[in-house]
Amino acid sequence: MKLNQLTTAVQGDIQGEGGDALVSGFAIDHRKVAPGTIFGAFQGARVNGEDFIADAVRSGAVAVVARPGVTVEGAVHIASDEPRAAFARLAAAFFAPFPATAVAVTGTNGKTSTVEMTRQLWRMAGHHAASIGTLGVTTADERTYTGLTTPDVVTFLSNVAGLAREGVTHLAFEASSHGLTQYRTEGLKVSAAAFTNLSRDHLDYHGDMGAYLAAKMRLFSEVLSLDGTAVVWADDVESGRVIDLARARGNKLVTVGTRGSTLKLVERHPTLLGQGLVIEDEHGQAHKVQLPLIGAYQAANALVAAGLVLATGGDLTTTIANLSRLQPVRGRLERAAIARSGAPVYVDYAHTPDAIEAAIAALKPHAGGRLIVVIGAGGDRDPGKREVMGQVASMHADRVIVTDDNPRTEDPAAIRAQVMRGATGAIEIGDRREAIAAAIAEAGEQDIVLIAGKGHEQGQIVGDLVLPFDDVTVARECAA
Ligand SMILES: CC(=O)N[C@H]1[C@@H](OP(=O)(O)OP(=O)(O)OC[C@H]2O[C@@H](n3ccc(=O)[nH]c3=O)[C@H](O)[C@@H]2O)O[C@H](CO)[C@@H](O)[C@@H]1O[C@H](C)C(=O)N[C@@H](C)C(=O)N[C@H](CCC(=O)O)C(=O)O
Ligand SMILES: Nc1ncnc2c1ncn2[C@@H]1O[C@H](COP(=O)(O)OP(=O)(O)OP(=O)(O)O)[C@@H](O)[C@H]1O
Ligand SMILES: N[C@H](CCC[C@H](N)C(=O)O)C(=O)O
Ligand SMILES: [Mg+2]
Repeated sequence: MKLNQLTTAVQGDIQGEGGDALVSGFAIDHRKVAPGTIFGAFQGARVNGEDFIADAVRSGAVAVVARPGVTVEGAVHIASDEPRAAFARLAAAFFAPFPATAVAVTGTNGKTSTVEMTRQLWRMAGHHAASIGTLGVTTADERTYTGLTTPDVVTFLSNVAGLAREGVTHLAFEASSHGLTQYRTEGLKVSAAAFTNLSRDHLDYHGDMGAYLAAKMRLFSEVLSLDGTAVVWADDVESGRVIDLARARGNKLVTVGTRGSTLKLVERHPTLLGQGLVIEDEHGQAHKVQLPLIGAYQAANALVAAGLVLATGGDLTTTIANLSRLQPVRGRLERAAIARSGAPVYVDYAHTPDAIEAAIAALKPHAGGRLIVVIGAGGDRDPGKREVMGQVASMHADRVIVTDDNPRTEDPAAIRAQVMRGATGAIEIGDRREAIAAAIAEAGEQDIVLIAGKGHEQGQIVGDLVLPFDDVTVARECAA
């Protein structure tokens, strides 16, 4: 494809000759530039990509997307005040076509669970569906890990194009606040966008809750197609803001939850291996369904997923019935092992205060005795949430063990100390395996063990190393 065929896709102005150069690909890291590549030069959190423009041109870049005024010699300068957005639109024009139906989910918690459930519901309805998020690029028969919840723009758009070539017609992806801020998914038409909830996370990156919320709202104010549908979990404190935004913009609206009107949750009662729901549709018709997943939070995510399926043409009765066939989401209240005493051991991905509260609330009704929780907090992530995580755990669980999560480049003991400051009465065991073993060893027959924070993760990030570590495997080894 020629460069000037692509540049009609963006409003950025083209400076310099070379419009008829052949484009072979896209890169945002100069080390990945090959002859014919369009290079995106972005100011980043660690370094300034503009410092690598000359190197990129030497490696064969035919055009550089960068801010106006930046020096670009030997290649076309595609100037834009928002180079990340312009680059994404160009790349989307290059990588298209994409699956006809793409939906996005944002929110502090629930994104992975919701996109995975949406993929399952679409598949049950006979569609060739996929999801992209924390668990990777997932289709009916394989999963490829990308390392990010919302992959970088080139990885994302090239993978989405690859899915379309494989015949995928329905895609659900997680729109993280970082991904939205960095325009990682721009250029892909989003037919429906879902909001799950907003609570404290990622303030190390966004600075404050206002900026964090604004980043997420961009999904509804700019990314969602004008003829698309906003799907809102109506019971969150910020839900009203999303609903108002969608109405003001003229988007169709699907609301779910106890305060929802499309799918109104009128009754929820825990059962041995899940929960019974009564859902009222907008005609006042009640529908009963047995959800094979435990916890109010999974009922919430399942309703949002059902809302996304309805928003993209799904049949109401079929969609609600299919909720009873949902499979558990890896690392989200995953029943990992049974202790020798008979106590079940669950693994969950809770790594924010709100998530820890939700995971504990999910298990409490099933515990005849104590709920024993192992928690930790990630390094190089919002430090302010750590003490609150400790507070929430010690407030709602009967026994708390504070351990390491992914310390990354921080001092593990310092991270644990911050969590311990809030975790009244907790004990501290730095080594994660020892902490899990201690929790399982002390669990009695009526108790439940919850190992929180890492969920599906297959490694523990310490400095630059990723040490093999899977909570489920370790729990099974400790329970054996
Ligand atoms: C803080 C953050 O979001 N960083 C992401 C961001 O990096 P950045 O734009 O700040 O880039 P940088 O590292 O400062 O470099 C600036 C630019 O120079 C380029 N570069 C850099 C070095 C070089 O030698 N040559 C070169 O061209 C880089 O490719 C980049 O475009 O863009 C990169 C490319 O897309 C991402 O890999 C990187 O993710 C880092 C590794 C990361 O840890 N991100 C986490 C925080 C993240 O994104 N998490 C979210 C949230 C998960 C959730 O919802 O909880 C996620 O979506 O996963
Ligand atoms: N709807 C919800 N409300 C509150 N807590 C939730 C909800 N859904 C999930 N959680 C909690 O958050 C954890 C993470 O869930 P999930 O992975 O689905 O969220 P996510 O938004 O994808 O997270 P991340 O941003 O880290 O990728 C779960 O293990 C659970 O503890
Ligand atoms: N166990 C991980 C969970 C967060 C990972 C992801 N949501 C991110 O912020 O990159 C940690 O706390 O380090
Ligand atoms: Mg996720």
